[in-house]
Amino acid sequence: MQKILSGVQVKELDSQHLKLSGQSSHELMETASKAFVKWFLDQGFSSDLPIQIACGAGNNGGDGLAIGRLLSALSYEVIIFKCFDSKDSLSEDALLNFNKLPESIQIVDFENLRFVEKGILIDAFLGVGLKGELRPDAIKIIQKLNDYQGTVISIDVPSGLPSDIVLKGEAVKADFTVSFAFPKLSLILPEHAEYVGELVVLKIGLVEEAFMDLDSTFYYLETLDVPPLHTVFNRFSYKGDMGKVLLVGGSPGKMGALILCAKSALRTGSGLVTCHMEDSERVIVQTAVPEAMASWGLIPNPEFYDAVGIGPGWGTENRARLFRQFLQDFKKPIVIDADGLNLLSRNPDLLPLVPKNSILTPHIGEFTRLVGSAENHLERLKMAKGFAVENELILVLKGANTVISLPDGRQVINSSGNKYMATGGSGDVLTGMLTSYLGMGYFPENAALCGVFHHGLAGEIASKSKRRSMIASDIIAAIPETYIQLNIS
Ligand SMILES: NC(=O)C1=CN([C@@H]2O[C@H](COP(=O)(O)OP(=O)(O)OC[C@H]3O[C@@H](n4cnc5c(N)ncnc54)[C@H](OP(=O)(O)O)[C@@H]3O)[C@@H](O)[C@H]2O)[C@H](O)CC1
Ligand SMILES: [K+]
Repeated sequence: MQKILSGVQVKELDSQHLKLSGQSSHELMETASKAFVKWFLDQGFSSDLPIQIACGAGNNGGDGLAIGRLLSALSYEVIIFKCFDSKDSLSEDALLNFNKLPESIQIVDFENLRFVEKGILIDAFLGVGLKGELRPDAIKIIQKLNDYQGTVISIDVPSGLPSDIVLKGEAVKADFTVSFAFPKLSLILPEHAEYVGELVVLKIGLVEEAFMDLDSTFYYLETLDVPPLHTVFNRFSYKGDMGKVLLVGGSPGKMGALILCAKSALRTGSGLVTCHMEDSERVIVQTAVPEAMASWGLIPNPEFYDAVGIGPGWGTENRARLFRQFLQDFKKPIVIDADGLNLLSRNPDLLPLVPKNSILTPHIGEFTRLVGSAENHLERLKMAKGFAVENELILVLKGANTVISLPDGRQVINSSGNKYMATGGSGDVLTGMLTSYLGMGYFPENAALCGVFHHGLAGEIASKSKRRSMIASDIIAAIPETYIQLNIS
């Protein structure tokens, strides 16, 4: 998995990479700019209007200048807005790229800027080299860039946004942020959603060893990381190998949660799924999910099951005793969601009974009740790490970028998924997937990473044709396609 470094570490990373690869810093800037242009072309942005690029004096501006030259060579009309005083203030590589600009590119001083309406503005003013508070002249530039009504694409980070902390002042509000090598930590904070827009991360060929000596506990989970985490089943596998899972949840009026969870576990690959609920509700499950078995009353012989998921739609009234009894009997890692988490918050004495390496899946509200309130998301991530380490549990903090905190202190940020997944029942689907992987015998860490990633990918696939109409059942229907896309048998 790709390490996520701080803004100041990027300089060290670059020099390590240049030393190990033999590349020059100018070549690296060219590689990054080419990666951007390839992405830009793949998006099919219209080429009728000039592409406007606001360039600063540092290497972020250098990227903008190189991108301008590359787009111009592809017959785009390009206008550069100079967000610097003179050529003397340019960084070495920015200057090199400035001198390589063809004459066909218009260069406009920022004071004389007039936007081309409804077009594209590329923001290459400030990147990870921003230090301290913005100077007044930079604030003015950012305010002006934010007046633009067309599509804004920020290079590496929206200008003005610090890489690793929560923003206090002004920053560019982008529609897309195209970050290089890894997402800078601040790009995944919910506080910055309106600045970052859609986040894209592009590989720029940095050698892996360059990351080795740089400390970070944050990692980025990407498509290529996922297939090796999966267990391969052979032709002698039978439904028992695929896992016997028990899903405990549902209550009158909330049976949908348990049903979605069961369907999701089955689609993820579970061999045998049993739903445990109140006696009065069993007909609903038996009718809605004929592939699942039903049980009611006391939780039957829990040792029979390979994995248990507990909580979706369960309710909290009169559940604590049953939960305690279950936790005393069942010693394998489990998945706890929704009302299972609420029960833990209300009965803190249950927490030590939760088997080590169990997977807890709170959204921010459930997290606040369970772990405590935080001033901002960075503080919340710190608390999540402390909770996971102290209790030896895996904490999956759900959100636009779900963060998986592991008992060894690593925190993994998921890259899959999109805004359309914020729909009722999406979390129940995730619980079904996680429990299913535990039931198939995956190590809890791998179950958490695979479950979270496939869930996000299924959401991406389903939303292609559904957009805001997507419902949780569409996510379940897209699970098979995730295996096809990742080539998992
Ligand atoms: N490995 C990679 O990911 C690569 C990334 N690249 C790009 O390079 C930038 C980082 O470039 P760097 O030159 O280090 O810094 P920036 O361009 O982001 O910023 C420097 C300019 O910002 C001015 N600055 C700094 N602080 C302030 C402030 N508080 N207010 C206003 N202006 C500020 C600074 O001015 P000075 O007068 O202080 O020097 C500079 O003008 C990264 O983000 C990527 O886009 C490489 O292209 C390839 C490798
Ligand atoms: K920028």
